[in-house]
Amino acid sequence: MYAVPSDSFLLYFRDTAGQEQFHTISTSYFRGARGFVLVYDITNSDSFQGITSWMKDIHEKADDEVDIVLLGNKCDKETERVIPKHRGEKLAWEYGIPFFETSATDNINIEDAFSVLVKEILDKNSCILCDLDVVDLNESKKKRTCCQL
Ligand SMILES: Nc1nc2c(ncn2[C@@H]2O[C@H](COP(=O)(O)OP(=O)(O)OP(=O)(O)O)[C@@H](O)[C@H]2O)c(=O)[nH]1
Repeated sequence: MYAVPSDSFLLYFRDTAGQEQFHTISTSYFRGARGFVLVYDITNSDSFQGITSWMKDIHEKADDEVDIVLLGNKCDKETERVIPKHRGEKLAWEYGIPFFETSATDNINIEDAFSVLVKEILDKNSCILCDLDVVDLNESKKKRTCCQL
């Protein structure tokens, strides 16, 4: 059993894990998600082109008002870069979403990118925990309300 501390919350991240190659991503994958991390590879122009299609999918299939962040990953591979940083910035600007160049390998901007996304989600969903039943091990079961956040 895992008891969630009363001042914390759980985040679930799901990776498409290559399913997109087989067109097996269902609408249910999008529904209920509060945010999306769209990642392209700065050394792979196909992955950059794919972002437009992902954005379309999100707008068609996800709930309204989801938060999205765009990442240009593998920025450690500067010599193999084919997508200039300004193209990522421009695309993100057009969509009105935050943009970071990241390196998962070198741990560049990963924490900042996820922090920005989570903050936006929490700012938008200030009542995100309203209906959660929280078990306080020191007290009897009680229901939290917005003003207790
Ligand atoms: N140099 C470098 N390599 C990376 C970086 N991120 C991922 N890789 C490498 O890129 C390859 C693919 O990484 P994955 O995380 O499997 O990429 P993915 O797009 O999630 O793949 P699927 O889950 O199969 O869709 C692996 O060999 C990683 O080690 C990065 O920031 N820099």
